[in-house]
Amino acid sequence: MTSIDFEKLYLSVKQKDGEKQIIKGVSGSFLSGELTAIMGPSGAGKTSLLNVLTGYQISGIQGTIRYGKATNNESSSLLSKRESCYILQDDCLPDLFTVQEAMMMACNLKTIDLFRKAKEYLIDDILNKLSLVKCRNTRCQHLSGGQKKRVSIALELVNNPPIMFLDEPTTGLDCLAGAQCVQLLKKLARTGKTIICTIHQPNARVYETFDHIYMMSNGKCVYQGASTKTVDFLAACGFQCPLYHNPADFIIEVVKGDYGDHTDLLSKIALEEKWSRTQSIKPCYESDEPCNTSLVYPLERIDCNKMPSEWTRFFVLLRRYRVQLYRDWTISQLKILLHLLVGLFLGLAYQNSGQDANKAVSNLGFFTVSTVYVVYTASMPAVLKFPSELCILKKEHFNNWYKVHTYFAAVVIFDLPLQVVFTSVYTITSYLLSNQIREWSRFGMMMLVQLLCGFAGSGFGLIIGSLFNPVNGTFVGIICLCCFFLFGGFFILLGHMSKIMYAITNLSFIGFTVEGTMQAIYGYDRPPLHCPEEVEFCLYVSPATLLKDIGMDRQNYWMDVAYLFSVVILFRIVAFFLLRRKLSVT
Ligand SMILES: Nc1ncnc2c1ncn2[C@@H]1O[C@H](COP(=O)(O)OP(=O)(O)OP(=O)(O)O)[C@@H](O)[C@H]1O
Repeated sequence: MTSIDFEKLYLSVKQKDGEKQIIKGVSGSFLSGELTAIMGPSGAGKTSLLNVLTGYQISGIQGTIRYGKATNNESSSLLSKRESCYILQDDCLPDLFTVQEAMMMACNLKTIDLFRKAKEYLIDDILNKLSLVKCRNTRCQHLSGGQKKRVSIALELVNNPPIMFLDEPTTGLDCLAGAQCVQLLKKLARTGKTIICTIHQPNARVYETFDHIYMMSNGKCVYQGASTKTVDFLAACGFQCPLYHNPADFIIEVVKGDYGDHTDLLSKIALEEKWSRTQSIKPCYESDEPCNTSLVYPLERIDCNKMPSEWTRFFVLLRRYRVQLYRDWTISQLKILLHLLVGLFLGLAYQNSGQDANKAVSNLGFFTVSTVYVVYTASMPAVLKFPSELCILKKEHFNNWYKVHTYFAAVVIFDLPLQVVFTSVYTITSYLLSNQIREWSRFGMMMLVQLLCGFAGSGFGLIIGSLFNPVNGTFVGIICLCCFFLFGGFFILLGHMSKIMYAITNLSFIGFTVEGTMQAIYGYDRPPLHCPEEVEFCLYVSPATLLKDIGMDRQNYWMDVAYLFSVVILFRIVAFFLLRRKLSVT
């Protein structure tokens, strides 16, 4: 059984005007089998203490934390991370999945050595215990607030963590749902777990449900002991709780300073032994209390230290994306339809420009617009990818569902076939309608650079998405893409630039894409273009002349491909490290 002890714990953060102390030397112990509430007025330091105990905050801390027998050295932090879970205030659930599916996914990501049937038993058991059986086939997006909170708890229960931290689990719930949630946590605590949650002013019934209260004020502990002893404690400090007054409200009023600032007096008296607990509560299976063994039985077999391999998790995440793809028609069917329509529209706009010598410059415009389109449609969804998943990602990553590289690999691998499909639908349609040259080798070469450009675009989007929120990301992303477009070789011909500006174009992967495309279509000794009879003179009958005039006459198609390939890899490496930095604890 794992309890938590902490001694002389300090937390300071750096500010412009020096250091600010948020937690000021608090000590305490939270025992297994007990439900503990960290309480206090707003700004007292409840969330900060929880962040320190969970390992969500690691900088600026002094003092000792012991999980079970270990201290907060490296091994204990591993112990606490694997053996604990942190349920944040926001319920970040996979909206498109039913409760049953979300539970099965959590099982697949967090438990090992269980056959499918055993996982189903386990899920039944947890859903039963948390009164979620009726909504097991409801999608998470349609659950009520109280159900969402219980599903958040259920998802973390599958690997049986001995320590559970919850940040304000009753916020947003009505009185009844809040009381049920706390009752449920108490039942879970009685199975031998250490459950600690922060809570705002609970009503008298809910307050009494807690075994242990850890009251904070201004970063200090002003009471730690049984909820039932609060009134006596306050009386010993000289504050008589009025009859029929909620003790939780009264103690908050006192520590908030409604009767003067008595923080130091309270924290001194709170140190007296008689207010702290005298004996720990035994788990239900060791005591005479009724115990719902149905939950204890399968869960106790699960060893939270045994995790599936990252490979297994990678495939589970891929499956999750595949299901999301089927269910969200806006990321699959709608996009394919739009790519087809835009391909039709642009193909018709540039009709016959592929073979017509008189329309050769328009054809350069067509390939530039196509490149812009491919980059834009690949990068913008990626800009929103991490921000839209950040809530779930943070929760799952912190609770050790998977490592960042596993998640990132799943995102990248899943994106590849999608990019191929989207780019192909647009490119093939517009290529045929604009009557480009019918040669498989040229078509293949053009497709290759366009695909690499799409991959580079989505990598660029991932970088922007891991640096900025959606609003700023969209703004910054578009500005950067505009700069890339400017140096694409169409808006200003490469030969018309100064040497310095020409050197800068080497930073634009769009420039390399347009160059590679033009090489594929007009290079490699393409025969002369057809000049229509009604036109008096065609300047660009010779494809070589066209390439020379636009400054793309070097036969360096494979150099362009190599460059684009390097950009694809580089952008993804940069995006990975930025995402890892974003998810690292502070
Ligand atoms: N990174 C930070 N930089 C500066 N001050 C901070 C930082 N984090 C927390 N604080 C301050 O520390 C104090 C405690 O914050 P904390 O969020 O722990 O309070 P709380 O008790 O959880 O409040 P609430 O109930 O309103 O959520 C607050 O005054 C807050 O402004």
